[in-house]
This record gives sequence, structure tokens and C-alpha cells, in this order.
Amino acid sequence: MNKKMKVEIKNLTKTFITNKNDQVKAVDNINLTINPGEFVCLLGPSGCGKTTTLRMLAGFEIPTKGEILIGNENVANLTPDKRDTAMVFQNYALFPHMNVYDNISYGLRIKKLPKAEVHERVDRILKLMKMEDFAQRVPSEMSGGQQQRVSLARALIMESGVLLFDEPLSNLDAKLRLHMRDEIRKIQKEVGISSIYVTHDQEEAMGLSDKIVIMKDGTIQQIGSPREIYQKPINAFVAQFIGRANILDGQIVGDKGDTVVLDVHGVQYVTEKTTKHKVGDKVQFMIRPESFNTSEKDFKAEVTKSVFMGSHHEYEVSIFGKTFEISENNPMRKITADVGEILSFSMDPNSIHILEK
Ligand SMILES: Nc1ncnc2c1ncn2[C@@H]1O[C@H](COP(=O)(O)OP(=O)(O)OP(=O)(O)O)[C@@H](O)[C@H]1O
Repeated sequence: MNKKMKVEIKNLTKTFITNKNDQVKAVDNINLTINPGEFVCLLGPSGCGKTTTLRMLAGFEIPTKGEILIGNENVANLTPDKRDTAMVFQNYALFPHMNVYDNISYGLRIKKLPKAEVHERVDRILKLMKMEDFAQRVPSEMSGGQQQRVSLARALIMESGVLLFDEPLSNLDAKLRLHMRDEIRKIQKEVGISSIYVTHDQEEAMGLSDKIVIMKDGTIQQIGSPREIYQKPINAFVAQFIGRANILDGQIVGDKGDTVVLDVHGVQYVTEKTTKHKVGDKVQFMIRPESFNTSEKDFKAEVTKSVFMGSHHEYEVSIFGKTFEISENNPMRKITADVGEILSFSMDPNSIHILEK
């Protein structure tokens, strides 16, 4: 069975030297703990350093500085075969000439495990993956999703302490991606293996993770559960990277301890105190499109876009020199405002989230 390992990343840094002798700091002094059995996604835009972090965890890159503790052992300078990790790759990386049985058992055969044990473990993993009927097929005789399941099985059979995923679903079509995402999560929960998963797909990160790590320019911006990241993003970058967000200006005009009074262009809302700002400070805050109420009238604005989406109605309105996105989630009940007309709305004070500078 899989061990549940704790992983600790301490002051991890990777600087590459390009062939023109320029220095590129791909990962810049990051700290992160993955608790035993946790599923953690590294999420961020292209070039933010997530793949480099994963490759350092796997041992394909040696850090410039810092530690990677798996259990209590610092593995930062060990080769991939000397650390307790297994990896699932984006392109499956199966041996094309080997059938599923041989692909899955390869790692165990290299380790020279007794034949009977290899057979027993392959059988168990094929059952777990519901792939018993595919044992004799070669990769070219399977769909992308089936190949990725074999690749996952091949990693799981090693019973290592940590499973690493490098964008494993990005070669699959949208529907299959969704299905495989659920499957990965179910199997990971079942075997309880600590997992680190790289993606730039925010929905994937939301659907899979116990904890999401948002990265930018080699640094960690925020670590939190999907709910924390969505509802309480620390800054405008995180707010706009996960879901859609309106960023507005306001001023703190009162402090009640746990809550503050926020003035938004003359309308006052009592909302949670999330930053160290003081009375008088001008602040930025975030509100999601679905957190407006279009049956109240705190604000009036001209509609610049109006689209019926079935389950909701999307508006863009122009106000305070900015464009806001508003989503009316019960369009059956409402009379729709068209482009050029005036829409009235208010903000849900519980959904206003003040951002760090
Ligand atoms: N071998 C290398 N030599 C020089 N620079 C590199 C090397 N590998 C990565 N980089 C740079 O390091 C930074 C981080 O790259 P990395 O591949 O980790 O990003 P990423 O977040 O995984 O991006 P993507 O989503 O595009 O894969 C980028 O600026 C990249 O150009």
C-alpha cells in the first residue's frame, strides 16, 4: 500500500543560466508544506515556475538553493531513482512496443521483484483502474484517456510516497478531461497518496485540490483551499486569475473590530476586515460578477453588453469610468436590460473582499 508522506519545500530557488549567459530565476525562494495524503495543485500563468518546481521535486532539476524534505529526508540533491516519488507525464510516456501489462510492471521488474508479487500488484492496479480487459493491448491500440490511465497505473504501482502530475490531462478533449479529473481524484482519495499536480487550468485546480498554490514570476502568491482562494484572494492578481473578478476602489470610513465600513462612491457597506488598512485609507476590493443584486438600487449604470446564457444572464455595465461584469443568476425572474438601457444593482456586503495593496 502507499505510504502517506509529508513534503516540505524550504527556501527553494532555481536559477537557470541561458546559453547567452543570462540568469533566469525560474523559482524564487518558495516555501510550501504538503501534508500526508493531501492533493495540492500548483497553478499559475505560463512561465511562473510551476514545472520547474515539479521537476525539482522529481529530481530532474537540482535546486540552486533550498531543501525538499520527503518525510524527514532532504532529497534536493538526489537523482530521481533515489527519491520516493513517481510521476505522471503530459504525453503519457508509455513504451510504445510494450503492452499494458509490461508497461505497468516495468518499474517493478527493474527492481527485480519476484514474479508472483509483480503479477499480484499489476492485477490489483488493473482492477483499481478498471483496465483488466486492456492488459494485452499496446498504447497505439488505446485512446488518449486509456493511455493516461495506464500511465497513472504505472506510477501508482510503485507505491511511492509522493505522486507528481505534470499537466496530465492537457492532451485530452474537454469531456474526457472532466471525466479523467474525477477519476484521478477518486483514485487518489482511495489510495491516499500525497499528490502534487501542475496545471494552468483553474477549473481543474478547483475540482481536484485540497490546497491550491497560486504562483507568479517564480514566487508563491497565495496558498489556500479552493474556497479560500476564490472567496478571499489576497491580491488583484489572484482574484483575476481564479474566476472572474471586478476590482473596484473604495475608502475605509469606519472600523468596528472584525468589520469595517467601506465607502464605495457614496454608498456604505459593512464588510469583513481582511487587511491591516486603517480608517481613511483608500483601498481596492474585489467582488465577483455573481455577487451583485439586480433587484436593488444602490447604483445605476448603462448596460454595454447583455447576453442570455440560459442558467444566468451576463451584463457588462459602465460605471465610475470602468467596466463591471454582473451575472444575474436567476434570469427567469428578471426583466432583462438591453444594451444602452440603465441597470440598477447593489453589492452583497458579505461578498465584498478588500485586497492587500
Ligand atoms: N532550461 C531552462 N533554461 C533557461 N530558462 C528556463 C529553463 N527552463 C525554464 N526556464 C524559464 O524559467 C521560467 C519558469 O519556467 P517553467 O517551465 O517552470 O514555467 P511554467 O509555469 O511551468 O510554464 P508553462 O505553463 O508554460 O509550462 C520561464 O521564464 C522559463 O522560460
